[in-house]
Amino acid sequence: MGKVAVITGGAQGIGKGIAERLGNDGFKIVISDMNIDLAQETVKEFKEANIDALAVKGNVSKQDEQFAVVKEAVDKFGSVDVFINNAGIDQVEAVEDITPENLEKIFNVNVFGTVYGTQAAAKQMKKQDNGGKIINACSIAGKTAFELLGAYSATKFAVHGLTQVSAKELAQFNIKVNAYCPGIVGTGMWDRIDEGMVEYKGMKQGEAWQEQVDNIPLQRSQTPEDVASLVSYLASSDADYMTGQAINIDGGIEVH
Ligand SMILES: NC(=O)c1ccc[n+]([C@@H]2O[C@H](COP(=O)([O-])OP(=O)(O)OC[C@H]3O[C@@H](n4cnc5c(N)ncnc54)[C@H](O)[C@@H]3O)[C@@H](O)[C@H]2O)c1
Repeated sequence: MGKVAVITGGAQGIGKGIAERLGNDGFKIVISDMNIDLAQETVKEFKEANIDALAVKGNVSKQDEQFAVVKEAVDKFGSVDVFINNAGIDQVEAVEDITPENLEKIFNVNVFGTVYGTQAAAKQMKKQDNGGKIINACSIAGKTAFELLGAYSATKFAVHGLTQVSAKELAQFNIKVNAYCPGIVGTGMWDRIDEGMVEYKGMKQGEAWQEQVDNIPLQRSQTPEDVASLVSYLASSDADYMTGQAINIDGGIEVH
């Protein structure tokens, strides 16, 4: 049986790019997403391209749903070799304006979701002879905080910390835990961030996005495929001696 990768939030954006790349690398793909209609459309597209894939409805902020996703993956494909805690949400708000509801919502998805995904994946991987790999979506905002992205940055700093502690605790079971830190990627998330910044700063539509892109040393915005190439490496046996790392893939914006 081939190796199996679960990607949360894999219906679109970076997660979809990662799922497609790992599918082409030979993994069987399980896409878990709250948006099941879109996840099913993505799986249909993948199947047409000869990628063996399954869509499962899952809200990452619900612990039982994360365990159910892993069970469905094992029932269908026999194992979970790679689990990608990719699903995440954004919020544009000055620290002084963050509401308790928004704070709870973003921590529920970005932080609690990563904890629950790690728990579900680790439980399964500990039963497997060859362990597994857990890969978390961090961000350049998990290394240096961004103005108006206070709550978001705080969640990504948390994911950075969780990556390190999970790596230390799970190494004894041959489970490696690493993270990818993208920069400015043209997805639905950045459309929403641009919208929020336009509102806060009185900018024109697209101006906040352009301001960020103009500051990228490699002088272009990033694609999901750019991120997927790093994740492909982290998921492969070439990365068997790597754990606990949060790696920037951002065109040179962040250098630590
Ligand atoms: N876009 C960027 O520039 C950028 C940069 C750095 C890090 N990231 C991180 O990469 C990851 C993916 O970002 P993206 O830009 O592709 O986002 P996106 O908004 O384009 O896609 C996110 C996907 O996650 C799903 N999702 C949202 N909440 C969910 C939940 N509770 N349970 C299950 N699925 C859920 C959505 O339905 C969607 O399919 C996120 O963790 C994000 O923080 C993105």
